[in-house]
Amino acid sequence: MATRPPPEGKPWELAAHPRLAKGKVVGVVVLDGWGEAPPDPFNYIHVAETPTLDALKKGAPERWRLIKAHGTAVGLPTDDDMGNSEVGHNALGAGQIYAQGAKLVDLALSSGKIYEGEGFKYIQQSFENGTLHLIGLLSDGGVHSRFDQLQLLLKGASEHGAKRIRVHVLTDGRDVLDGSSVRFVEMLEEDLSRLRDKGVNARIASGGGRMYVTMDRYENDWQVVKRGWDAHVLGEAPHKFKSALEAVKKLREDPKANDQYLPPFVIVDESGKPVGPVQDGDTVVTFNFRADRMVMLAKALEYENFDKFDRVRFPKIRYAGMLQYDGELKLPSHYLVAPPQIERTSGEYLARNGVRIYACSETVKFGHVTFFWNGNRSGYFNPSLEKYEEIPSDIGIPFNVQPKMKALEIAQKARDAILSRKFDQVRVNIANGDMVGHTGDIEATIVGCKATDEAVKIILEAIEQVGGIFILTADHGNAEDMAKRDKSGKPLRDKDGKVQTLTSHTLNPVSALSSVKVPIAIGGPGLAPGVRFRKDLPCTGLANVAATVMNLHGFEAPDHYEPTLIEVVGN
Ligand SMILES: O=C(O)[C@H](O)COP(=O)(O)O
Ligand SMILES: [Mn+2]
Ligand SMILES: [Mn+2]
Repeated sequence: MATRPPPEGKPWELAAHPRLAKGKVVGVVVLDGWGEAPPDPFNYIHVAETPTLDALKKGAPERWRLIKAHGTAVGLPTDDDMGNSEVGHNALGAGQIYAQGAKLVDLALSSGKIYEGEGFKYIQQSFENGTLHLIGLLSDGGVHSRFDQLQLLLKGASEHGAKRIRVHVLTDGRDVLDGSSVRFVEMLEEDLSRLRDKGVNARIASGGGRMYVTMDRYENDWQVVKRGWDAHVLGEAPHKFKSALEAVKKLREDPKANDQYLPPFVIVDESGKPVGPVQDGDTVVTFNFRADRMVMLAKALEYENFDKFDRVRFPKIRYAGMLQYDGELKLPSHYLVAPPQIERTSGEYLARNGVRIYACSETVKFGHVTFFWNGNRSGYFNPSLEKYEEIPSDIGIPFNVQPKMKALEIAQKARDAILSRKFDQVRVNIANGDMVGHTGDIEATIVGCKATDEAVKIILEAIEQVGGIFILTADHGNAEDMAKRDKSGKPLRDKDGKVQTLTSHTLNPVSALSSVKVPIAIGGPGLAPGVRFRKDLPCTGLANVAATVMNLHGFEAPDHYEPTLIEVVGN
C-alpha cells in the first residue's frame, strides 16, 4: 500500500492534458452509501424510483462502470473489511491508497510497537496511581474501532503496568447487527474477569448507544457528547445498573430500543456509587481509530477552554487517542498510533494549479467532502479559490423521520454554484442512501433514494446549462442491500420469520460477488466526444477517481497517482 511514495520536493505544477481542455465546470457528485447490487427486493436503490441514475447506467455504456470501494482497494486490512466514508473519501480525494487507521493499529499491536511509542509512555506514567479509562465503540465493524484491538489493548496495558482499568462502552448496531451489543458486552466481561483473576481491578463503568451518547460528528449536536461526558467522566446518567450486561439487556426490553440509540447508563456498586468516573490523575484513551466521531469528545477531554457544554468538572488527566484525529488541530496532542500521512491530495494539487473549488454537503457529511476528501485536513488550501458550504442537518430527529434530509438544498446550492461560473469544480456529498440506510427503515430508505435521484437531476441540469462535465460516484455501499444474508446470499430470518435488517455498509457474502462495487458515471456537454472509460484496467477502485477528475479539469495526473479511468479515442 502507498506503493509509490509521494514525490518529495517535486513541483506542484500539473502538466496540461494533451487532449482535454481546461476551464470546464466539473460537477463531482458523491452519493453516500450507494453501491451496485443485482435487482432484489432488499435492494432499495433498485426498488426506489431513480430515473436520472437509471438513465446514466442505460444511456452510455462507455461512460458508466463499476469500481471497488472496500477492503484493500481503500487501504483496509483485508478484503473482508467493508468500506466506509473515511477511507472512501480519503481514496477519492487522494488518488493514492494508504494503509488506513485500522491497519496501522493492527500493525502497532501485533508488533508491540504501540507500547514503545511516545503516546503509551505518556499515559503509562499514571498507571501506578491512577485509573486507565478506555472509551470507544464496542463493535467488530472495523469502521471506527475493532473489538479484537480493544482486547489486545486491555491485555497489553495490564501487562505494561495498568492496575485499575475502566471501560466505557458505546453500543453499535449500525456497523454491526442491532442486538449484538449483548454478545459484545458478554465477551468483554469475560476478558475483564480474566484480568481480575490476574489481580487487575478491571470493570465496565458506563455506556450508551453510539448515536445518542458521545459519538456525534461535525458538531451536529453537542448534547450527544454531553450525555457521554456526564456518564463516562462524571459518573452520572438517568439509568444505573449493577452490571453492563444487565444494562444492555434491560434497556433493550423497551420495544423501540435499538443499540444505536440506547440511553446513557452508569454502573454502580452495592452502595449505589458509580464504579468508574474519571478523576484527577487518571488516564483516558479513546480507542476508536476513526476520527470523525471522536473529535468532539477529544476536544472536551483536552481543551482547557471549552464552551460547548458545562463540563461541571474538568479532571486533570493524561489523555491519548488511539490515533491523532485531526492533524491540523494536532488533536489530541498525545496518541498511541500515528495516523496515515495522506499527502498531495487532488484538492491541494488543483488549488495550487488555480482550480476554483466549491464543496457542499449537510452537516452529517460535510467533513466527508472536505476534511476526509483532503486527506484528513481541515481548512482551505487556498481561501481565495475555495468555498466550502455546510447546510445544517436536522437535529434530534432520526433520519428515517426526515428521509429526504437536505438532498434538495444541497442540489440547489450546487446548482447556484455551477450557474455562478465562479467555480471550476463543484463537489457535493448526498447523504440519504447511507444515513437513512443505517436506520434500517425500508420505506424511509426508498424515499431517501428517490430524493437523491431528484437532487442529482438538479445538478446535472445545471451542468447541462453551463456546458460542463459531471462525474458521479459513491464512497461505499449501503442502501443497495439491506438484508443480512447467509453464505449463499439468501436473506437470514429471525425467530419470528422476519428478514434480518442490515443497517451497516455492505459486504456481499456470496463468494463469487464478494467485492462491493459502486457505480461511476461521467457525462455532460463539456465532455469531449471521444472520452470513455478504459477497458484495460480491470482492478480499479475509488483511488482511480482523483486522476480522472484531474483529467476532466484538463490536467495530467501526477505519476504516483493510481491511473485515470478514462481515455480519449478518435480525433
Ligand atoms: O459513522 C457512521 O455513521 C457509520 O459507522 C459509518 O458510516 P460512514 O462511514 O458512511 O460515515
Ligand atoms: Mn459514506
Ligand atoms: Mn455510513
